[in-house]
Amino acid sequence: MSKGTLFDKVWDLHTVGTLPSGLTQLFIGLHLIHEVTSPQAFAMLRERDLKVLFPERTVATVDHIVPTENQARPFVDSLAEEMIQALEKSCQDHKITFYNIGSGNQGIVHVIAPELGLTQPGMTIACGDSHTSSHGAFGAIAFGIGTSQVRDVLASQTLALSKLKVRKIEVNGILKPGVYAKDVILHIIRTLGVKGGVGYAYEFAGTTFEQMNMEERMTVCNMAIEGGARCGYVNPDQITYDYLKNRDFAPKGGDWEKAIAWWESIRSASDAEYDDVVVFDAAEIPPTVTWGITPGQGIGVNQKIPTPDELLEEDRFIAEEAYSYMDLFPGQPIQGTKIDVCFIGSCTNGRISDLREAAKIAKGRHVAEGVKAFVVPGSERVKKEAEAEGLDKIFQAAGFEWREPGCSMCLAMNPDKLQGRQISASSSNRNFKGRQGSSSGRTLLMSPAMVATAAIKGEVSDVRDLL
Ligand SMILES: CC(C)[C@H](C(=O)O)[C@@H](O)C(=O)O
Ligand code: SF4
Repeated sequence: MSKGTLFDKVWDLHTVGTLPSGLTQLFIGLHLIHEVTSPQAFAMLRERDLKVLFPERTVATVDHIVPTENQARPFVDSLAEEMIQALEKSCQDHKITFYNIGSGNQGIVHVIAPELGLTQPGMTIACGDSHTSSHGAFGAIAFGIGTSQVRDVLASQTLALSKLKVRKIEVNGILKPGVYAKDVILHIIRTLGVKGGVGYAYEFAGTTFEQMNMEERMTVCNMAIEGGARCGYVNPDQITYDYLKNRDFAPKGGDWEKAIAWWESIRSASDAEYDDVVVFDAAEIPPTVTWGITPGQGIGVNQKIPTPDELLEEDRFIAEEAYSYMDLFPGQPIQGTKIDVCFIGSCTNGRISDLREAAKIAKGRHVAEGVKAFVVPGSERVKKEAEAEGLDKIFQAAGFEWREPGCSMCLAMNPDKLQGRQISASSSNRNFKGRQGSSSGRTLLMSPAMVATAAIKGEVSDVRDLL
């Protein structure tokens, strides 16, 4: 059993007690909600005539269903309109802060909470969304939960959970040019597998993560869940505190110094014990692209799609399914694969630093003939900041569309969808069959700079050629 890790400390500090089932009742400091997984939870509260116990600990926004072009109300899609109205009403009824469209603070839930300074070290955070692991970048223990657990948190501010094991994933050294945080996490998942993290919290440690800025750390923690881990985190440090200072909900005045002292105390001890330790060398991580139908089916951009005999026995079955669905063949180079749609956005890579990296590639160049390329900022704040820097102009001059914030084509619960067999280069986190809106659409995951490169070249290409 792990001992002395941030996970152990935060877990113990938030433990209310042990339930008869043997599960831990864990206090949840911050509950984030969005329009998809909350309506049923609120309905369950109403059925039992329960209140929201701590409305001030719940914060809402709308992201999945939001159209990124025409946001006029009522929405063209009546189901989307119904969902946003349900959330508006529930928040009003229960006095929950709701960052609605046009508030200046709306966006993908995992983008806005850190921006607002809601996400802080040492917190327990829950949200009815699998990518809640993103908040671990701040040294929080953040869980994605299901609708019935959303109900539990609304009603009791606690969750019934069993404790996780802790795996330290150490990456050391400096990333090569053209290699980004996205490549690091795709490389980790490719190596440890999409189920490798089941039963674990992932602690991301080592000099590579220590040098990353907060947005890069969020990209890594965001995809911990795609590696099977229930949550992922980085120990808080000066980079964390510098990011948080003066944000809307960050502690102020004398509370700030107190908070830092507490945040320092919950860092994993230097002699902490882990259930497992895995070590990577940053210099060995290439720009990475997925070729298949799980985020673990990744290869270096200069590599060939693996043949079954190059794979572990347990990975062969899903590889066969992937060759056939993707219409890509074992032994074929991934570079040169023609692309129809390029999507830059999502809670993985829709932040300002992601847009800056993509804009560096797009600047002075043009999207290839026949390619549809679009950029969707992760939040209203990201959009505003990008426009103040002129990134929108750079993208538009290069032939990219510039959209309103939302989840967009990450999962296409809105008008942004692939058509038919279209193949996309996407900065999002899931390449599952049909994920981007067409039941036969295909997705290649990569960093935003690699997506921009694919847009310019019209095919999967090495970002290092355009740096
Ligand atoms: C709609 C929501 C419940 C879902 C999730 O849990 O992750 C979505 O955000 C996703 O990325 O697939
Ligand atoms: S951007 Fe994608 S992964 Fe993130 S919350 Fe939205 S749908 Fe889920």
